Amino acid sequence: MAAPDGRVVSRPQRLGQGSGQGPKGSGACLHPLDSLEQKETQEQTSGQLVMLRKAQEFFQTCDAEGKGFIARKDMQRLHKELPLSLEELEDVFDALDADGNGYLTPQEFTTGFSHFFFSQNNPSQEDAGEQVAQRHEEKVYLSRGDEDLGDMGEDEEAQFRMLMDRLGAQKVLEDESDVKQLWLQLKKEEPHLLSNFEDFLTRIISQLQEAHEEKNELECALKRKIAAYDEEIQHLYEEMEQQIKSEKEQFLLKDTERFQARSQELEQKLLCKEQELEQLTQKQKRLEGQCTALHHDKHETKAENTKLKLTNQELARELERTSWELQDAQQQLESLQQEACKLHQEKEMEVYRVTESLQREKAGLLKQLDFLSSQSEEEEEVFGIPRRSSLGLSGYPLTEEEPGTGEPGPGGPYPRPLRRIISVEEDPLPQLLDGGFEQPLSKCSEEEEVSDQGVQGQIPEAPPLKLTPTSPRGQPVGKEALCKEESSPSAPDRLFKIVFVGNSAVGKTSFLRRFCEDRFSPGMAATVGIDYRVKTLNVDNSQVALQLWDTAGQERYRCITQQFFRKADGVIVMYDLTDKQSFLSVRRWLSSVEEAVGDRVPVLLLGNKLDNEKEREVPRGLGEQLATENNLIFYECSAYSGHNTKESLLHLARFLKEQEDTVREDTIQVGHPAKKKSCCG
Ligand SMILES: Nc1nc2c(ncn2[C@@H]2O[C@H](COP(=O)(O)OP(=O)(O)OP(=O)(O)O)[C@@H](O)[C@H]2O)c(=O)[nH]1
Ligand SMILES: [Ca+2]
Ligand SMILES: [Mg+2]
Repeated sequence: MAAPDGRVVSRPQRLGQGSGQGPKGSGACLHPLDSLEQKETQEQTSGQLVMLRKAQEFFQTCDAEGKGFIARKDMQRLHKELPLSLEELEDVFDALDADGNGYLTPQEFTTGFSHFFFSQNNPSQEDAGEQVAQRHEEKVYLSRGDEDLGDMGEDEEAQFRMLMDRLGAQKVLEDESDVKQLWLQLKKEEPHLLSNFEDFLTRIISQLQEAHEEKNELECALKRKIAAYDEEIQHLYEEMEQQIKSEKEQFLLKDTERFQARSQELEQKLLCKEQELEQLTQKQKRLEGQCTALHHDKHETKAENTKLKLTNQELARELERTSWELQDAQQQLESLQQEACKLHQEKEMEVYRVTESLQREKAGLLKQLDFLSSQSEEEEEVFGIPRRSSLGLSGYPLTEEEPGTGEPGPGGPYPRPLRRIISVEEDPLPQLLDGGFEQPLSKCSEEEEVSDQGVQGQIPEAPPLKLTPTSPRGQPVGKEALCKEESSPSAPDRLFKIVFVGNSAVGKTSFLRRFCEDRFSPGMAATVGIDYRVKTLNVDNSQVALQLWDTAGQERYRCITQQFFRKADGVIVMYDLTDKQSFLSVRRWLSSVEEAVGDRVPVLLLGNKLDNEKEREVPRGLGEQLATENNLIFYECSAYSGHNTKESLLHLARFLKEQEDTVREDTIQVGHPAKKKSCCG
């Protein structure tokens, strides 16, 4: 507490109950006084107790603010209420302030009063209290120099005390001195007013008492209120604390829950991350494994590549070597082919030589012919073959008609031969090939032979031949017909064998005669067995000899005909366009050809007797269609008029020549097999 002089003073414990304590606080202050009282009980009377109470009351008056001590200022405030000057009050304060610290504690105050009282008086024990108060008051009033009070008699004093007791003024009046002075003054000067004054005092005091009680009641109510308020505050405080506590707990709980959830979540995440990590590790391991494998593979591949490169180099070397060898082989092949070509040509020449030798036999045979002619009549009966034509074999002229006329020759009809076996004709070619041939070509004539000694011209009485009667290709030779060629300037470059087939009487023999001799003989006898002619053509500036094999169309010779297909270079199938049946047979002929040689050889389809348009039974379209279907060369011709005879054979010869050229080229070009060329068109 800040003292007026600025010093800090600790307030006495007993008085520190607060200013709000009021009288209760003052009561507590009595404790030290109690001990004092106990000490003084033996030596002082009950008046002392009164004095102490007075001192206490006076202290409270001075300490209006309830500080628990009295400052010099508090004392000076009494100046208006007490009949003392400021100086006098100062003196009183100094006297009471035993330790001189500038303020008075209740103990100092009371002790001061006691000293003052006991040093001045020695009152009786009965009214000690009143004596103390009175002495004190007297001292105060004495300082004012009031001598009248000192004159007041003991009676008056007793009277006044009785009056005060009666009124109970002690309880309400703090200071009776003024009242006492006034009462004494009235009693002395205006005694008749005394009763009025007393009444007035009575009323005043009773009012004061009432006010006092009321004040006490209010104080009590206030205390109760304060207590209730305190209680309420306490309650509220407790409630608040409880609430805070619960909220705190809740918060903690929530916090814990949140923390737990968070930690669980984090744990979960951690677990996930760990798994991911594990997976990644595994993946990495796997990739590492793959990497290693790939690395290994790479090495292996490298090694293999090196190996392959080496192999490649080796192969390249080998290829080079092989290509060299191949070139060698090709060169060899070429030379071989050239040799083969030479051989072929030689063979061809040989054929002609054979033809020549046969030619030499002619003379002998002619002699035999003369000899045999005498027996012809008999033989006709034995071997005669009926001819479907009106002439038949019997009607067949032994002497040919003159070339180009188509009419019987001037020699008149010979006795009819049973069949034609050999018809030897001379061809200029042998002479060209070998200049040693004696007979001139112009003398060549055709004669009919009447011998029936087999289809291969085997004549029993024939003289032994110098040369073999078979052709160089090992095939039977029937009749050698060397067609008269229009003055061929050089030896043939190549030779092709062509087999002529078709039903009987379609005109095969007539066609060949027309082609070779440019003649037509009506009433030609049916061919027996097989016959052949040779004719050289100029095809694109090269001499091509055609060996034309004329077969018998009659059914009985089919097996012989079949043999000839095998070595044929080309085939001619003929039908008679005035004979439907002959056309229908074409398919059968074609299949025979195919059976023997496949589709290797070109086929020329000829529809003969175009001159006899009136009796046509096979339309041209049918023939064309058949040719297209079977990839054939097709012509309609006439042996009678010579129409298309040469053209058709030239076509075939050209085709054969070109085919052979192609084959040769292909053979030279190794690795490119020859293909069969389409012959039609
Ligand atoms: N109008 C006409 N008649 C022909 C023609 N060609 C042949 N002839 C006649 O038809 C008949 C048969 O002629 P050949 O030449 O013997 O018939 P082929 O096909 O040789 O008969 P085979 O030898 O039995 O197979 C003869 O009477 C010929 O005169 C022709 O172009 N026109
Ligand atoms: Ca003091
Ligand atoms: Mg014939």
